[in-house]
Amino acid sequence: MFRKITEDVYSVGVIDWHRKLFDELIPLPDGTSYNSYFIKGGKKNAIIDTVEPDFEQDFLDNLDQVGVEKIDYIISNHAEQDHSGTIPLLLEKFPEAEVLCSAKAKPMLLDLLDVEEDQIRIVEDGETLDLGEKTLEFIYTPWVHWPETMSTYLQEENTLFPCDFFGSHLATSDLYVEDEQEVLKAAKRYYAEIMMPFRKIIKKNLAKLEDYEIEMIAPSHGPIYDNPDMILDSYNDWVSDEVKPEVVVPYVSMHGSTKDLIKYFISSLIDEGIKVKPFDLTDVDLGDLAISLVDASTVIFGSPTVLTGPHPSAVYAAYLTNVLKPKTRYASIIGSYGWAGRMTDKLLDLMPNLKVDLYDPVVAKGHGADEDYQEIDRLVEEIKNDLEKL
Ligand SMILES: Cc1cc2nc3c(=O)[nH]c(=O)nc-3n(C[C@H](O)[C@H](O)[C@H](O)COP(=O)(O)O)c2cc1C
Repeated sequence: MFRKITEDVYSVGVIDWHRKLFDELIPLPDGTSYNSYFIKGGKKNAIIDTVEPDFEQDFLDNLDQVGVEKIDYIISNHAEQDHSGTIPLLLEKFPEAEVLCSAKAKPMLLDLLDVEEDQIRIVEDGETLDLGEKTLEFIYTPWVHWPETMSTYLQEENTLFPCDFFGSHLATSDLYVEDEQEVLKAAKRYYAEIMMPFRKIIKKNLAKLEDYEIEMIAPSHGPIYDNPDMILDSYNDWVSDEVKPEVVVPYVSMHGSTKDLIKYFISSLIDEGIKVKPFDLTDVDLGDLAISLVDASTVIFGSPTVLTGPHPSAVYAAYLTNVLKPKTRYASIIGSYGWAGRMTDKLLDLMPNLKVDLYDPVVAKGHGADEDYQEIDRLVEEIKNDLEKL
């Protein structure tokens, strides 16, 4: 199966409808796709990115259906195997092809794939490639989400092929974005899980792309943006330093004490008109938690004390929050203990990346006394005061 995008530009990738997990970690509620693009120039042909090797036969069939007889260049925007993994097979089928990639990608491709050094040529930032009536320009866009990433720009058609940048894990038969809300949710999930840790450098990449007229963005996961403003505006919003007045509450409770404290906290926030997003960590889609961290001003963890520290589910959520580096400004902890422990210190030690103002935690002995509930009132008041300043 292939789809024609414009004259001599084809989508030749595959749709992975039923994949459930990416990186053996990230839930994929909507499957994904591995997009690849074939560009037929007047003199030379190029293919931009390949597909997950499990789908290599489908990919070769797609190229056959397009009638591809010659590939001169295989452009590898990103060395990760879901895009580069089928390069060795393509080189077998088209031995005359040359792999083009960024300076940092070349050693990575040599480490990750069964390819030879002389099959790969480094292209520089800003370098152009004349295919005959079609000119490709390579734009280094590092850290989306590996150090070597670049984007390829088809000058005559103002089309950007940015690989993972702007992508979404979304299996759909729509070649172009049709349901904007559906795609934005998937793209935000993708940003949260994959791109957010590199927010500051992504901001620079977005600024660099402002020099280009972009009429279409064709990423390597999810549908093509034929109205790119939608995703560019969203990315600019997500990477901005602005936060939204929202309180994210990842919590876990074994016997209900922390849960009761959290319930009181949540209803007090609602009484104050503050938006709150609770996540029960025993049954959480960590992607949903990650999405909520993209904009939220505040995160309050809830955990009992277990073997002197936080509950392991809270440890996992805190570790993940730390590595995702959200722009959250305020944080604290609500919890419970039986006799002694260092739950709050140990949980906070897991999150050195968070540049937050910390409210005094509220940790009750057992199910909590009146004073503990008054402490929650104090916490809600502090949150309210800070959110009013935003
Ligand atoms: C497996 C297990 C280990 C615990 N370890 C500690 C501990 O090291 N220190 C402590 O003060 N309490 C410990 N507790 C007691 C709990 O922290 C206490 O019962 C707390 O109120 C539970 O909160 P929850 O109802 O929100 O789960 C432990 C409880 C369990 C079940």
